[in-house]
Order: sequence, then C-alpha cells, then structure tokens
Amino acid sequence: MNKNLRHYLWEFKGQNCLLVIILFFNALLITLNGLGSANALTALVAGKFTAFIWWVIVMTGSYALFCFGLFLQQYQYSRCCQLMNTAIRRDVTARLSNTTYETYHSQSSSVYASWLTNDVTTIDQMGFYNVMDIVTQVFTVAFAAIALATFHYILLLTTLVLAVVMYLVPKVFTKPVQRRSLAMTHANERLMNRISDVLTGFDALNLLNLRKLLVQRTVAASQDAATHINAWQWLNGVTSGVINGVSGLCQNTMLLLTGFMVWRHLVPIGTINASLNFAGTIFAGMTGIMTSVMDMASVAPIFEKFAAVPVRDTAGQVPVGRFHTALQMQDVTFTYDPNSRPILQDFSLTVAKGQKYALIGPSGSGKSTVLNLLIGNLTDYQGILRYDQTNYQHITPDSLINQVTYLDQTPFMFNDTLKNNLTMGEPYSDETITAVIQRVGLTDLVASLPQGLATMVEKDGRNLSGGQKQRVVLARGLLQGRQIVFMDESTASLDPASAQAIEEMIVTDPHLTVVMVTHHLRPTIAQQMDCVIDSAEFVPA
Ligand SMILES: Nc1ncnc2c1ncn2[C@@H]1O[C@H](COP(=O)(O)OP(=O)(O)OP(=O)(O)O)[C@@H](O)[C@H]1O
Repeated sequence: MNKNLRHYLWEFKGQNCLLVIILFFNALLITLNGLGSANALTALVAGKFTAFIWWVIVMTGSYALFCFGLFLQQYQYSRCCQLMNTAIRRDVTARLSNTTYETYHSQSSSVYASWLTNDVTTIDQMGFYNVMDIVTQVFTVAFAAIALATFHYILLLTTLVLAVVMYLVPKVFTKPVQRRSLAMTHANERLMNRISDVLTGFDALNLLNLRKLLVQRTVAASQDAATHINAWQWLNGVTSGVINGVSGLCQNTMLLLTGFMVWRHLVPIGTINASLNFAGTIFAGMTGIMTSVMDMASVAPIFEKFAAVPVRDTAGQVPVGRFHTALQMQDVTFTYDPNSRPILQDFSLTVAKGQKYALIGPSGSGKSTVLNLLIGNLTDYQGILRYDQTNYQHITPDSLINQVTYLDQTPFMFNDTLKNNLTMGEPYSDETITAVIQRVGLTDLVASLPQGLATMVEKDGRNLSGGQKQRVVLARGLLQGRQIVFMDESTASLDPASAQAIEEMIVTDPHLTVVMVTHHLRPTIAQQMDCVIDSAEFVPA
C-alpha cells in the first residue's frame, strides 16, 4: 500500500480500527448467511423440515444484522475519510506555506486549488475507499474460504489456486494506470486554471464585448480534461473487463468441480449452494481486491506531486528584530531567466532608516524586482543583501517580511469586519487601534459607519474606496510595528487627490522608511524624497 495512505490511516488509527471492527462483523454475518443457505438446502433434501426452518431463521437474522452493519460502516467510513482528507489538505497547505516565494509562484493558485479539491477527492475515492474495500474483501474471502473448507478441503485448495491466477493477471495494468492517472490530474489542474482565468476575466471580456469567450474557453478546457479522463477510464474499463472475465471462468470451474463431487457423493447436495455462494464470494472478493489495488495505484503520483514542492531550508537562519540602521544591496545581479540579459547588474543601494526613496523608470525595467529582492521574496541573486548588517541568507524569511508593509495597486481585503481587517485577529487594545486609525487617516471613515469597526468589509473590499483600502493595509502593518513601507505603484489607480493625500501621509511620517516605485512622481512628493533612483542605474550602460 502507498506509504502516504498508510501514514494517514495511522494518524487516525482509533477511528480506522473502529471501521475495521465493523467490517469484520459484517463479513462474518454475510458468511453466516451463506452457510445458512447451504445447510437449509441440505436439510430440505434430507427431509429435515424443522432444521430447514432454523437455518432460514439464522439466514434472516444474520442478514438483518448485516444491513444494520452496512449503515454503521457507511457512517464510520465517511467520518474517517473526512478526517484524513482534512489532514491531507492541512499537510499540502503547510508545505505550500513553507515553500519559497519563487516556487509558490511557479504555478497558478488554481493549480493548488485543484490539488486541494480534485486531487484530494481522487485520493479519497481511489485510495481510502479502496483500502476499506480491500479490508472488507479480505475478511469476506477469508471467512468464505473457511466455510468452504468445512465442506471439503479440495474445494478450498482449488479456490486458492484459482485465486493466485486472479492475482497475477491484472498486474499487467498497474504501470499504464499510474501514467494515465497522472495525466488526468494534470488535466484537472489545467481545467481549473483555465476556468478560473476566464471567470476572473469576466469584466475584461465584458468591456471587450467578448463574453462568448467565457463559453468557448470553458468548453475547450473541458474537452481537454475530458480526453484525459476518458483515456484513463478506457484503461479502467479494459482492466475491469479482464478481471471480471477471469473471475467468471474461475467460478464456472468451481461449479464443475462441485457438481462432480456431489455426483460422486463426496459432498452433500447443499455444497452446490455453498460452492456457488462462497467460491463466487471468493472470486468476486479477489476481483474486488485486484481492482482496488489497481485503483490505489492512481494515488501514488498525486502524493509524489505534493511531495515535490520543495520546503524552504531555514537551517542556520535566525530571526531579525526591529529595524535599526539600513537595508543594503551590494553589487546585486539578478535575472529571472539565465538566458536573457540581467534585470540588475552589480547594483548597489542603501535604504537608511527613516529615509524616503523613489524608484522611477520605464515599465518593465525592474523596479518591482528591486522591492521583491529587498523583501526577500527573490533569493536566487548574486551579490549581498543586508538587513542591519546581517546577510539575508542568515535571516529567516518570515522575520524579514514582518518588518515591511507592502502596498500595491490591489490591496487585499478579507470578507470580515473592518476591525479584523486591521488587526488580523490579534488582540490590540482599543487605544492602540484608535491611534493607528488616526495616524493613517481613517478616523472619519470609521465615525461615518453606523457599525463603526464592526462593519463588514464586502468581498474584495467593494464597500471601501481604493484609497481607504490602502490606508487599511498600511494600518495593518503599523499595528504590527512595521516601520518599512514599500509602495509598488500603490496609488496608480487612485484619483489624483487621494493619491497625493496617501503618498504625503506616508512620506511625511518621520518614523517610516519608504521605498516608492512610481511612474508619476508628483513634485510635492519628490521634494520629500531623500533620494530618487532611476532604473537606468540598475544595469551599467
Ligand atoms: N516572475 C517573473 N518571471 C519572469 N520574468 C519576470 C517576472 N517578474 C517580472 N519579470 C520580468 O522582469 C522585468 C522587470 O519586471 P518588473 O516588474 O520588476 O518591472 P517594473 O519596472 O516594476 O515594471 P512596471 O513599472 O511595469 O511595474 C520585466 O521584463 C518582466 O517581464
């Protein structure tokens, strides 16, 4: 069994053991029912009518209990699966949250959404469900074999030989099933990606009068996914057909053998019932086990894909405390693509505490890249970056990010109260919150809201203006004691008055260290700047 499946089964061993106990009793009850049927027939043929009635009662009772057991099994199975699904989602997101910025952004978020939905569902249906199915079948097959042996050992021996045949035949299909299953999970990722892309772009399509692309692209993406899903199901169908065919042959062999033994008076007439019933159970069980083993093979590539996300290596790194002196870039060279020319070459910059810097220059010249290097998101550079004299390579990334408020054009608002959007659930005193609200100029807004800080911020912050959202994000950072502010064209989409007000508020605050990326450096703001750096300096002429 896949070691990851084992891991999750073991994590919830208590709940899973309870499920196994239920499965054990269900298998026992269904075997008792089969024994009742064989003995009832033998008793009837022997003219023992009372014994016949008793065996029918045994059959009815065991079947009724079996039905109740099925209910328990279903419910307990769902509980176990939901626990394990949640644990998988927990571990996948923990891995994603602990990977580097570059790795995380190497795929779109809808790919990750597909991992956490489609892939977890596949693991559930192809992995956990089949483990339960195998346990059920193992119990059922074992009890049926014991019951069959009570009639004649030859019957059991023949069954075992045929069972080995059934075990070997489907092995041929394991590798192709795994390959197609992996292709299918990638197809699901693409589907999610494309659908989310086109749905998110609704406004753009609307303005272009191209709403029809919503349908066209969804259908094209769906057809791509369908091709891979059908290829996988095609192979599943072939596998299933072969397994069932072999199973049918084995059952008829058993019927022939038992008929012969009854004819030679080696076993009683009821054995025909027992043989058909138990051999059928054994072969169906073996078929089920084989199919489940094949299906389970599908989950291995999914877990491998999850495990391929590299985790940040923070060995030897220490957290940094509050900002004291400067951020430094010394002779930094950086490129996204080793085959194209560098964005920065031997570029040096010192961002001193409390000072204000503007980065200006044409679009695509690397201004945002500088911010991403300074915040520690990009790690694959040459040269040295320092935070208060400590090399970035010796600093835990989280502690560096803790010092910086990053303002971009699309400040993210959570669909929560205004207060929680400011505090992010941390317990700040009312005085602290009020002081920060005043510092970022949100006092009037809060006073004007009937529910004040308890007002719900709508999805994407629809009930706040662009400027108000910028102020909320700044206030978040200030509450957390962040004294460095990176502004990446953050006011570009605001009206001139709001943009000016926000920029002025930030650049005139003596406690803040500011690096502002901008295309439009307003004269009044430029006056407040300690240094204006043109992106032409990033790469020597
Ligand atoms: N993640 C990335 N992978 C590959 N190339 C990238 C990536 N991010 C940016 N680039 C490229 O690097 C160059 C610099 O981009 P960057 O965003 O830093 O420029 P910018 O000066 O901030 O541009 P703008 O003013 O338009 O925001 C651009 O050519 C861009 O296409």
